Amino acid sequence: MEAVGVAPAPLAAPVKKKLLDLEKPFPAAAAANGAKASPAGKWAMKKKLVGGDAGYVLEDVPHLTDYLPELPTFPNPLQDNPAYSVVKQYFVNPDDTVTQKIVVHKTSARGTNFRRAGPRQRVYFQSDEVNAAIVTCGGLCPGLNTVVRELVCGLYDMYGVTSVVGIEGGYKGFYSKNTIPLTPKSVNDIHKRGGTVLGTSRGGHDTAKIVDCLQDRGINQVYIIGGDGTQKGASVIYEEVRRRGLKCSVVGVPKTIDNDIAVIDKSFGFDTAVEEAQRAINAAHVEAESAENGIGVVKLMGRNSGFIAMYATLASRDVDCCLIPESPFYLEGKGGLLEFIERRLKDNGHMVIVVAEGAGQDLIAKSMNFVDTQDASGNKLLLDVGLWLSQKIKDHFKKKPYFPITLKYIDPTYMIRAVKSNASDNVYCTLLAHSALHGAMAGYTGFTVAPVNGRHAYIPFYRITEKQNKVVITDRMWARVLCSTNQPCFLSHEDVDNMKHDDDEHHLHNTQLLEGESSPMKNSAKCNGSAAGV
Ligand SMILES: Nc1ncnc2c1ncn2[C@@H]1O[C@H](COP(=O)(O)OP(=O)(O)OP(=O)(O)O)[C@@H](O)[C@H]1O
Ligand SMILES: O=P(O)(O)OC[C@H]1O[C@](O)(CO)[C@@H](O)[C@@H]1O
Ligand SMILES: [Mg+2]
Repeated sequence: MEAVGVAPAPLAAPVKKKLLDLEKPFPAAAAANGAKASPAGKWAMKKKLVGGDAGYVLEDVPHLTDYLPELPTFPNPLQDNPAYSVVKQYFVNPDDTVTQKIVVHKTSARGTNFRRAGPRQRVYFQSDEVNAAIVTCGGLCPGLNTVVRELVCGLYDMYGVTSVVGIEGGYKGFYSKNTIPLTPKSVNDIHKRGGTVLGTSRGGHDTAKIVDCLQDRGINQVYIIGGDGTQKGASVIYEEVRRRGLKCSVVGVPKTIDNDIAVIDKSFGFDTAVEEAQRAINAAHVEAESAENGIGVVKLMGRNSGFIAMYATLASRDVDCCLIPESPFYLEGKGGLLEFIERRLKDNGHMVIVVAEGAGQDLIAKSMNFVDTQDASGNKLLLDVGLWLSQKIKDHFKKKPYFPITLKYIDPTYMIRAVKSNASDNVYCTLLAHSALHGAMAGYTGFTVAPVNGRHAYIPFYRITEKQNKVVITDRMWARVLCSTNQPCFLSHEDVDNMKHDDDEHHLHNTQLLEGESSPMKNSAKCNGSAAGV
């Protein structure tokens, strides 16, 4: 391949360039959660902000040439690939960016943009030079194997890369296990299985040892698939790689069943999990319908964010009450959950309650002697809200022998994330993998790839990790849930006002799954304990 020493094409006119803040350091993500940080210090991720007209800001991602300015480039081998040769404008225009805010007024500033993902005309790696590694970290999620498969096949088929290895068992696998060679043949049908063929783990992030491993093995592209914790880990790996001046692209692929990663449209596996949750809700409904005053309680995943519970509830229409971590509730007294259950049973003879595992944790902690415990990554271990709630309901009705109930508790939590990904998640995972490897081949580094408003983009790590995505209970989506279940919102007007303030902050920074419109809590008639319908 011919080598040409040029830096990536800069943003061209008509966007008026202004370097806003290139040297502003962003606090390093390391050191939290027991992770062992290396002395990245002053190399901590710097924001690369480029200003343009009408309030346009590009939050750019790092590039290998930021610290290795002499790197040569090569023509993208895709241009000789018969499958792609017919594609018109296959290569992404270097000026293309993806806007974070798509609902605008005519006077709105253009706001934050991210670099558009996709193949570039020139690449910074020759095919036979690439030594790629893939690792999966954190909890399971449908689609992990599909992402691994498509990274391997994409690197082989599109870029002629034949050296790809898997790191076994998450971050600690970098320094404690052997690597697994990955070929299109060895990964051919892994997408038909749940879990991850590479294995995964929590904890064990030791930045220096991980980067030593990259250096010793000559790994120059590393694909890190995992949730918010994993992306924080990837960020510090990038910083250390940069500090050592290594030609190694560090790429994050966001994974979380909880859909709690900020900025991105949604995470892969989420649709599959919501679909799988329907089976549990159906079962709970059948059981509840068939008994006198039958109650079905279903616990779903969602540590800090109730997206799975919210979407599973909306999809099912059999749910009478959905409880999520973002929306506090109480049991006893007027407007409480127990009063609502009693009324719904009197009206309908049965009911289904869906509860996200992170809901009501404060209430449970208050009702028992409890010491906070954490997993190996520093995540708080949750108390079993499903069991606790079921017991509270049973205790309540025990005091009313004239009101017999039958309660069935279904806990499918791990079942919804251990399944293989569905068809639409498979396609989504394929696009994510392709966007990731196009970015690495083009020399970008220190980024997470994901769709923002439907377009794949390269997002700097700090934007993904600075806060978690949560259900905004003053949004119309949550109002739809309240409308569909006709449950009380369990909040006072004062609570709502406080939350609206927090949510305004959230809207400045986040894109919601469907729409991010803040509504003036039009259904507040349902608050203060009144369960009036809408
Ligand atoms: N602040 C951090 N700095 C460096 N590494 C971290 C940090 N937080 C977490 N990690 C590492 O990232 C890996 C995964 O983290 P964690 O267990 O929190 O899961 P996750 O990626 O958030 O996925 P999920 O929560 O969706 O299962 C662990 O190996 C952990 O040590
Ligand atoms: O896999 P573990 O360690 O049991 O953790 C379970 C947690 O992982 C998740 O699936 C993803 O963060 C959460 O929904 C759940 O609380
Ligand atoms: Mg997490």
